[in-house]
Amino acid sequence: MARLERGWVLWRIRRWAAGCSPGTVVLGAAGGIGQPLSLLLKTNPAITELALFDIVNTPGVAADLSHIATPAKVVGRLPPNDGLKETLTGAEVVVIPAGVPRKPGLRDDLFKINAGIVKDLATGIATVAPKAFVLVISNPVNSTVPIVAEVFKKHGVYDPKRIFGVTTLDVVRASTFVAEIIGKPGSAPDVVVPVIGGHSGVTSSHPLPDSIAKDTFDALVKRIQFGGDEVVKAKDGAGSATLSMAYAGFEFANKVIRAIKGEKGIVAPSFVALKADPAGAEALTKELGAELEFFSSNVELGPEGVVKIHPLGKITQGETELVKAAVPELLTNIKTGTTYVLEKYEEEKNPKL
Ligand SMILES: NC(=O)C1=CN([C@@H]2O[C@H](COP(=O)(O)OP(=O)(O)OC[C@H]3O[C@@H](n4cnc5c(N)ncnc54)[C@H](O)[C@@H]3O)[C@@H](O)[C@H]2O)C=CC1
Ligand SMILES: O=C([O-])CC(=O)C(=O)O
Repeated sequence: MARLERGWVLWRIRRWAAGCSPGTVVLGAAGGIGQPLSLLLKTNPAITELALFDIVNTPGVAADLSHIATPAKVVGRLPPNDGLKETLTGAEVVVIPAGVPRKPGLRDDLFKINAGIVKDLATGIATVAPKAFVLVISNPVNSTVPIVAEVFKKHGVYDPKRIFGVTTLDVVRASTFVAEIIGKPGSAPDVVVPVIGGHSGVTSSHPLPDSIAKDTFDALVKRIQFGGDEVVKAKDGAGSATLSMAYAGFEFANKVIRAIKGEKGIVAPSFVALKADPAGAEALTKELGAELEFFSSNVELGPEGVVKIHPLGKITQGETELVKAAVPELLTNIKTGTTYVLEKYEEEKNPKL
């Protein structure tokens, strides 16, 4: 083990022995998702350090949360005076809900603004906390995760096991809607419906119970794939899903934290680099019949990140078609993210281009 790596592992062991939890950071903490997500993280007694960063309002959000009598010490920082650097120092789990939400229309519209925000934040993480687990919520997830990966590659600190696209809201929705259909509303946490593919429209496909009739199945698939539209429409120009996303982000972050602390057998769908588990990737690639750099499948989590990427396994004909439909769009989304960063780096090298 290299010296730096050994030092980092020892530092982590010492911190946990002293009762500290993995240092948890929210970037974009003053936003519609960021605030309720930070609140939920503050209620988790396993979290002892919670650092919040945004371009506005984080001192207020942190002061507010700090009055809640749970162990987490909360700090809120803004960009001046190296606020991002200070926030990220010692970070082990970084959740990113920073960025612009969708107005009625297409999710990909967000790309230009959010790509720049995510690239800058990823640069901060790669520089200050290169070993952190990065949980990307900012949309479009299928492109922002490749952006983070490219930035980490550029800084020579890329570890595909530690970068996650948060697709948990699809899982939360799928479980809720299926529980309703099978006549068990309220039992959603027990109804496990993994989401595979990616996050958005046809890129997310969902293995569903065989017992669901074809027409119900089709309507259900559409509702899960385009669940975000339902909320955007109802909010009528006031943004997209925030509260359910905060719940979903909290659920996924907790799984990551439990895995970091050594709990075994934690599995959750997430949009990850297939390089994180070459053996799993080989099986998945065969099933997909296409080479994708990133894909959302069930992922087993461990103290160093991705342990195993699960194959799709036995899926029905209908589900196979959904996966097939997801692949071309995923390829495009991934390329969009990667190309964005590579072009930006080219521009930085040759400012006249
Ligand atoms: N992955 C998923 O399933 C979902 C993703 N989203 C995405 O999450 C993102 C955030 O959504 P909302 O919270 O509703 O938006 P919001 O506008 O309410 O909050 C975003 C926050 O990011 C902050 N921000 C902007 N630039 C920043 C920077 N450079 N550094 C730090 N903070 C910065 C803003 O000041 C704001 O407080 C959007 O991109 C949205 O599309 C939303 C729902 C589901
Ligand atoms: O639809 C959006 O823009 C927000 C989102 O990703 C979702 O709700 O799934």
